[in-house]
Amino acid sequence: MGTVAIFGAGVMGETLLSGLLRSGRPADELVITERRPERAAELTEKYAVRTVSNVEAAEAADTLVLVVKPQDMAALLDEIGPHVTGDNLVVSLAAGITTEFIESHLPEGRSVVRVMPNTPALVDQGMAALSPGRHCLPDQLDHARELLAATGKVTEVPEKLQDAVTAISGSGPAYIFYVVEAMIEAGVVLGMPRATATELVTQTLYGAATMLRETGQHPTVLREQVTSPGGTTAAALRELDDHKVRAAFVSAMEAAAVRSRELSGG
Ligand SMILES: NC(=O)C1=CN([C@@H]2O[C@H](COP(=O)(O)OP(=O)(O)OC[C@H]3O[C@@H](n4cnc5c(N)ncnc54)[C@H](O)[C@@H]3O)[C@@H](O)[C@H]2O)C=CC1
Ligand SMILES: O=C(O)[C@@H]1CCC=N1
Repeated sequence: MGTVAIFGAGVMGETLLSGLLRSGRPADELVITERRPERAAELTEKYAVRTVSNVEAAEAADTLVLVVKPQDMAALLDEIGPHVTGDNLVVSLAAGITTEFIESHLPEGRSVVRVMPNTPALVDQGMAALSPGRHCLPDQLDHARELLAATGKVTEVPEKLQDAVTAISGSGPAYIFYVVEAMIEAGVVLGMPRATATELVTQTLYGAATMLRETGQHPTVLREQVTSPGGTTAAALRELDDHKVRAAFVSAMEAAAVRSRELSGG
């Protein structure tokens, strides 16, 4: 895989960096770039990786992983473009940014892969979906898959589905944390100490997610198993339906996908 350069070491950049190190990649095969000097110093201290300029990183790396915000992508590509060679692979983790956009800011014929990861990669339970650009060869796509597999599951999707992926698994952890916050607050309203409510909700979420993955049962079946006739769950679910929670999720995720599409205009 050669040297991997991570451009932009914020939340997602650090997540990938730490995952690659945990998976056994030597620190001397990694370099990072970071616009904020204090952040660069923090990560150099924590992970013993080299921080270099964007141009130095582009020249040193075989694989260039772009993890800046979508709004910062054009400027970064214009800076590093002249230094990206035909042997390099460019992997972008930015929401909304198309492979076509990236290719148009690089010399003709460069290999690009678009990826949508998520933050559970921090605990090696990430979900990443990748889509190859026009010039990406099969072994380069395998290479990107291997890179992301260091932090969780990887799948391939047609690029036209990447805005939907962003709305589902990219932003998804935030929806789950939001529901968890709400359930903890409700527990406190019911008189439960906050720490106990947090433990109950967290383990319930973990257990439910494990059931989904390990039983392979449809979520409707699993929900019905919990819902005794005339019981507590039916009373609760009726309230959720009355408050249109299901419809709210559809609208929310449509808004995320629309925003993802808008970001490519950046
Ligand atoms: N946070 C998340 O859950 C996810 C984020 N992403 C994508 O990852 C990308 C980064 O997101 P976050 O890490 O959340 O943002 P962030 O703001 O935490 O990190 C971006 C970093 O890039 C640095 N930066 C900006 N321009 C730079 C440049 N020209 N050279 C070097 N460093 C530069 C910033 O100083 C910052 O530290 C975004 O494109 C986002 O769409 C994708 C999936 C999930
Ligand atoms: O909120 C965002 O724009 C990024 C992309 C997916 C998750 N976080």
